[in-house]
Amino acid sequence: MTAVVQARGVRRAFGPVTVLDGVDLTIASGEVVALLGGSGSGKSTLLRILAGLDPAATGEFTVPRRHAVVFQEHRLLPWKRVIDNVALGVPGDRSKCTDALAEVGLADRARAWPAEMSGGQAQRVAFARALARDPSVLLLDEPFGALDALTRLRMQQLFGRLRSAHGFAALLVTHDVDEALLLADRALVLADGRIAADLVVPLDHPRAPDDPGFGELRRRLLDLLGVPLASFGGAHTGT
Ligand SMILES: Nc1ncnc2c1ncn2[C@@H]1O[C@H](COP(=O)(O)OP(=O)(O)OP(=O)(O)O)[C@@H](O)[C@H]1O
Repeated sequence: MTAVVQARGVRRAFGPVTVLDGVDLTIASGEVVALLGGSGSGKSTLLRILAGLDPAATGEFTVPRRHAVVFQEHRLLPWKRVIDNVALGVPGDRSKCTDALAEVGLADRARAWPAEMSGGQAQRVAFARALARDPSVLLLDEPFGALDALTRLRMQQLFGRLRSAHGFAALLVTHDVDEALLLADRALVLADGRIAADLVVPLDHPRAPDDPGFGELRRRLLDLLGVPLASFGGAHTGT
């Protein structure tokens, strides 16, 4: 196994509050790893550290230079056309940008302005900007979290296609258990500042929530997150 991302003993405190308390993490080449955990458990903090956006963190970590980050918000520059936003990742390589836009289904919108795009289209542009860098690893912070349910499903399917076409590795921060099980090879749970669980998702691609084994994995992952499925509804006492 060739590791593309490796972290050992990553720590980060904000004032007196320790958010990450010795995180160890390895992502193999081409592997998609989902990162889940309660709100405030430090998922975004860890992703920002790996992306090199938080110089105050301590510990050891290596992430290839050829990485790209996609956030929940598209973060497109409103004064640049779509194609010029994509080109931000690879200045001077126009054909890579055109190819990346075509791959996300937006070849005909190259000259549009970000304000003319829907939320889903803008997020596609953000993915095109990442893809144009030909990344060996994508760092994704809830990239589908702000989208409506149908658009999210389409984007998840797009991600699956891009992944098989490019073979990049990814760290996918998500709150969505099904999303983790649909897209990832492993699901990590961050709790108390550490990786508290590491669940392998041994399902073939393409996946669907009604695949055999999916329900059991969902149950296990929810258990690991401290939200057992049985807590929905509960026994009706009739009183
Ligand atoms: N710049 C900062 N200054 C102070 N505290 C911070 C800062 N960034 C994050 N935190 C704190 O660190 C903790 C972890 O935040 P983080 O955003 O990493 O959690 P998360 O798991 O991504 O949460 P969510 O799922 O709600 O997005 C929170 O308690 C947050 O308030």
